[in-house]
Amino acid sequence: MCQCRTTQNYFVRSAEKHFSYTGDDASFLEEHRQELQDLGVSEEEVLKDLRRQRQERLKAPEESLQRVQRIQNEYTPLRPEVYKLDELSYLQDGFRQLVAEMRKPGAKVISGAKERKILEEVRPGIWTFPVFTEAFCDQLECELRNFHDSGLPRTAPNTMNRFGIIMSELGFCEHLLDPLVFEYVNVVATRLLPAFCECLDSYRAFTVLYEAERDGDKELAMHYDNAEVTLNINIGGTWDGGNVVYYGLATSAEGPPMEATLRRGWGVLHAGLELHRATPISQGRRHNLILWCRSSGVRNDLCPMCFKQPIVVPTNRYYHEGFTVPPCDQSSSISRDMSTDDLYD
Ligand SMILES: O=C(O)CCC(=O)C(=O)O
Ligand SMILES: [Fe+2]
Repeated sequence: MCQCRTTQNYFVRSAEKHFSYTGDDASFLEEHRQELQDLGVSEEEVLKDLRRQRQERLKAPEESLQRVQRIQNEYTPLRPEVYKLDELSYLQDGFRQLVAEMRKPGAKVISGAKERKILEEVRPGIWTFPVFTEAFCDQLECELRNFHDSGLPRTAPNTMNRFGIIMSELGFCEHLLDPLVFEYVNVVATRLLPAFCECLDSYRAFTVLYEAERDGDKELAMHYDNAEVTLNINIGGTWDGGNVVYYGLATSAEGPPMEATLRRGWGVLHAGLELHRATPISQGRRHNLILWCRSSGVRNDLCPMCFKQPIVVPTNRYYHEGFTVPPCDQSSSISRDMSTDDLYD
């Protein structure tokens, strides 16, 4: 991972804002005292939150490994078949056609797909298309609910969503998501967003779940993703409000904002650099699968989170961020799993 993961992009809920934090309280306060006062939030509360989050990030790779081991030993899948991609019954015809077409050269492929309504360009750089069948969404939701009800440990998929599941920890990668990303999404992403990705060679997959009732996540603050390209697929729910709004690239945000509403099984593909947020859900639930797709050819030169040459710190396969250059600083290795073979990340 890039060292910036332990120093930047901390989301502090009480301030509704992201901060950088190196573990040095004094210099943090020096920089932000006035801002915190203006926001009307307590310095001590914010620091407490930052210290906790920093510790969590430092321990995260090791804890992920421990969860994986427990899940492997103790969890019995309800729908074992959902862990293996069955192209004909899990992927919509439109998606398989789109990918088949996009393997062919020629500019007409994109306009042809638009005409056949299997591809929509919502705004330049934001595309939607069908991905999963209803049958697959049903099975996946059923399996994820079963895992949730098992009470086995899980963790928040990112700094802002408390609910949802990290797909690699359950074993969804090898036979389901690896082929989906490397054989299908890769074809579409390199064709539709060539300025942002080369070959997709790794990804982080997780679900997000918003629920108006109960203690669910309600919204998601503005951010960009740790990804070259993101595919966000709705896998279930009916809801009001709570859609994702896109604001343009973090490097050159230019309006107007654009809201995307997805049908079940449909995905929206956008650059990771696209600023976006989920507005508050007012009714029902929304359940999405997010694929943060990575392209080492791009990120090895520029970490998408700190916009600098990455300072690569070795970690384990559940926390790598898709870099393939050698570690910059061996001494800062974070909970490295010596038994895995991915030395670089
Ligand atoms: O709410 C959504 O569908 C978007 C989630 C998202 O942007 C993220 O997890 O990075
Ligand atoms: Fe996002």
